[in-house]
Amino acid sequence: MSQEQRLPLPPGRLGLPWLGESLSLLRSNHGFYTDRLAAHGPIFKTRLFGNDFVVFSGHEAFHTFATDPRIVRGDADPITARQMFLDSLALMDGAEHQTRKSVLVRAIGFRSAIEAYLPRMQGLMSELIDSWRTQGTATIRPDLQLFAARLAGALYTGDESDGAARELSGILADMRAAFLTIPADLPGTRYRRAMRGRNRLIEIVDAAIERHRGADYDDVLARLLTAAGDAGVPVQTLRADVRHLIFASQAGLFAPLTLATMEVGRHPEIAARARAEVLEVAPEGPIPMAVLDRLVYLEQISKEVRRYFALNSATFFGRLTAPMEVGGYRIPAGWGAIGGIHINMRNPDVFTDPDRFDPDRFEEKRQAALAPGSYVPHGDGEFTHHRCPAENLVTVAIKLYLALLLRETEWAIPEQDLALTNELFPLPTSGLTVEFRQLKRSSSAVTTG
Ligand code: HEM
Repeated sequence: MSQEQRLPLPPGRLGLPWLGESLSLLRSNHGFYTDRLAAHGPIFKTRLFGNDFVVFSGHEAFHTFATDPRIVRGDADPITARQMFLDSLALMDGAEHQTRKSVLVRAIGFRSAIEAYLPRMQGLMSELIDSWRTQGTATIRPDLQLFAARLAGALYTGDESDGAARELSGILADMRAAFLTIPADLPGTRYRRAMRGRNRLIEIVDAAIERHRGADYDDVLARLLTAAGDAGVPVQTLRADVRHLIFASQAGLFAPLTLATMEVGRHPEIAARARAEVLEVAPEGPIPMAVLDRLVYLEQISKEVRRYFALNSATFFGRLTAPMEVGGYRIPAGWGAIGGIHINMRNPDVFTDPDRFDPDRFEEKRQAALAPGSYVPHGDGEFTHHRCPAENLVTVAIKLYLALLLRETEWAIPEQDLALTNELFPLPTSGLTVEFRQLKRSSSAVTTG
């Protein structure tokens, strides 16, 4: 018997045949991982939707999950991900994945591309912040949700109308809900609604591609079409990745923006320091990339928001093509593998006092000292692999939003239910009601109510 065969399987429960622990995961998308971390440690086994899986957390194990070529993505995800992300590159491997990924990275990862989208992003953010300032008190989650759908209209579909934004926002909410329900496509179920939403998204993206053909847009879709042409990716294939981008681009923005508003509003000392930076570096006018680069403390806040809050509980799922040894355990070939994102970033061995919101952990020297696999809100490894292509875009969007908010307003978070919901991306139960007032330039504090 080889050394590897003598090692034990990871701790954990497989549960019932086929079903395993799937219902616990549907009941609490994040609680599933935190409960098992507490019971079994950072590497544990489980059974979900007919497959045995091992969850990888702890920076070394997470890095292995993200980079080891024995772990592939094809045929690994449960039915919900395969249906909601139909034909997306996230569910593929090898040359096809790499070519398609290079197209996405050109359109949303390149600095020059992000720079091109900044003016529209700033315009829509400013409109929203102005409306909050005028209202005085606003419940901001629904507003940010609609804003992010409108931005998706501006950057992908070419239709920024209120009707289009509302429709897209509804469709994407239905699709997100699919991940927390039994995937049975039956009349009257949430899953049926999600499937209808997915089908409507297919129509919307196909219509947007038609609208863009031969027209003069400078948006993400135009860049995707050019990059796909250059890389030899058929438009027929690109459609699936455009749908993935639209899905991710809405929740991937409104969730961190809601949480950033809440957390900065609850920490007057962080708000004061951030505002001083903004008033020095970007007191008024457009905020281009070169100015955003200088908003160093805002960048730290944007990173801490993504570490501290549970955005993604896990990566897309993988599958072992050969046996592996991880953290002193053996995992047989054919088993599934999952990167446990959020539990990985509350690891006290890596992040001291992990339950404290502290942007200074991303001060340059401290961040440089983090081992690979430690800070992984967007996955790990190279962008050419499965790491999220929008990491820089998200950083830029959070910084731009906070800069505009801090230089225009002061805000307070009144008493309300801030417990986080059980959603794919958990947010405050109240929807986050905020009291805004015009910033008086001589004052520098955000107050908490
Ligand atoms: C806070 C915001 C976001 C977070 C935390 C996040 C996180 C992630 C994570 C964890 C993955 C999976 C990595 C893996 O399976 O190994 C991923 C993949 C992906 N994300 Fe994001 N994301 C965010 C926003 C966005 C946005 C705004 C977009 C698009 C505009 C986007 C597009 C994608 C795509 C296309 C993939 C699949 C990449 C591949 O498989 O090669 N994400 N993201």
